[in-house]
Amino acid sequence: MRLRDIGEFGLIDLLRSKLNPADHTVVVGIGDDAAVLAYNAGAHVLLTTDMLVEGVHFRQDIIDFCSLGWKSVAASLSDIAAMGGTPRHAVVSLAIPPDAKVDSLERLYDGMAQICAEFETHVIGGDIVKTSGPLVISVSLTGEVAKGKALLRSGARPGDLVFVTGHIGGSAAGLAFLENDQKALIPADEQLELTNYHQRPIPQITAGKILAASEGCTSCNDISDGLASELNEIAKASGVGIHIEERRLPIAPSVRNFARFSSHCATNWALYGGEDYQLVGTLDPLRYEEVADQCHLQGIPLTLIGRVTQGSSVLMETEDGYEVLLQARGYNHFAE
Ligand SMILES: Nc1ncnc2c1ncn2[C@@H]1O[C@H](COP(=O)(O)OP(=O)(O)O)[C@@H](O)[C@H]1O
Ligand SMILES: Cc1ncc(C[n+]2csc(CCOP(=O)(O)OP(=O)(O)O)c2C)c(N)n1
Ligand SMILES: [Mg+2]
Ligand SMILES: [Mg+2]
Ligand SMILES: [Mg+2]
Repeated sequence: MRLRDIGEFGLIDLLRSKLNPADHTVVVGIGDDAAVLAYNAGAHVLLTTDMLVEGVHFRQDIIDFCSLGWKSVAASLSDIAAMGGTPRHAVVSLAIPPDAKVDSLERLYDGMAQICAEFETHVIGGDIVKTSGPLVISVSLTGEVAKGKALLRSGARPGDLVFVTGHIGGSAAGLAFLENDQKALIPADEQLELTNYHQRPIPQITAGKILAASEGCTSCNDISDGLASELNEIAKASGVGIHIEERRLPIAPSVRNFARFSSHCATNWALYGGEDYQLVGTLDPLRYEEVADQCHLQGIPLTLIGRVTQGSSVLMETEDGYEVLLQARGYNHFAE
C-alpha cells in the first residue's frame, strides 16, 4: 500500500485503528476540530509538547520505527513526570516525506500504542502534512496534578539534597554503541541494555507522583539535555548554587564497561549526553528517607548526588578531588 493510494484521511483512519480505545473522559475524540475532555474539577491540567526530527533526534539506521514511536511519546511523558503529574491525552502531528512507507508509520503507531498502554495514556488526535524535508514527529500531551502540587524547577533551597532517579548516561552510551560499535566485544545482555537505554527510555511517572505527594520535593526537572544542563536550569530558576560529587553519579555497570571498551568517558555521557529521561531534583533532607523508601518499594533507584548551596554556580567534585564548574552545556539545538 502506498501513501498516495490511501491519502491523508485514509492514513488517519489507518493509524487511528492502531490506537487503544479512548477512556471515559474523552467526550469528543478523533474526528472533530478539537478534542473535548471532561477533567476533574480539583486538579490542574498540564500541557506539554516535544518534537522529534529525523537527522536531529533519530536516524533510521539507529532506531526502528516501533521504538521511535515509543521514544517520541516517552519524551513528552517525561515532562509530565517532571511536573509530578498523571499523563492523560496526547495529540500527535506528523510531517511525512513522500517516500515514507505506510508500514513504517504503522510500526511507529504500534510503539506509541505500547507506551500509551503502559502509562494509561491515549492518543486522541493529531495532524498530518506532507513535507519535502525530513520526517517530523510532534507529541503534545496533557496531564493532571492536584492543585498546588506540581513540581517546579524553582523551589530549591540551600541545604536541600539533590537526587537522581534510575541511571544516567545510558542513552548517550547506547547512541555511541549503535552508531559505531555494534560489534563491540561486550556481553550480549549489556548490548541489549545499552540499546534499550537509547531506544526505549522509561519515563519516571511513578517517581514523579511519589515526589509530588511527598511535601518535601522542592524542585524537579527531567533529563533530556544532560544532567549538567538540567542542574543549571534548577539553579537558575531557584536562585541557588548546586554542588554534586562525581563518585555518586548513578552510572550503570554496562555503561562504565562500554566506556572502558570504547575509550569514552562515562561521566561525560551522564553530564552532557541527555535523553536519559530520568528525574533530577531537590528534596528537604527531613523527607529524603521516606521518599527513598517509597521509590525503592516501587523498584525505582533514588540516588543522592549532592546538595543545594548558596550562590549560583553548579560545581562538581571530581573523583580525584578537584572542584570543577559544570556549565549549562549539554544538548542545545543551536549551539555549535
Ligand atoms: N516554540 C516555543 N514557543 C513557546 N514556548 C516554547 C517553545 N519551545 C519551547 N518552549 C518552552 O520553553 C520551555 C523549555 O523548553 P524545553 O527546553 O524544550 O523544555 P524540555 O526540555 O522540558 O522539553 C518549556 O516551557 C517549553 O514549553
Ligand atoms: C541521530 C541522533 N543524533 C543525536 C541524538 C542525541 N540527541 C538528539 S536531540 C537530544 C536532546 C533532547 O532533545 P530536545 O529536542 O532538546 O528535547 P527537550 O529538551 O525539548 O525535551 C539529544 C541528546 C540522537 N538521539 N540521535
Ligand atoms: Mg521540549
Ligand atoms: Mg523537560
Ligand atoms: Mg532540549
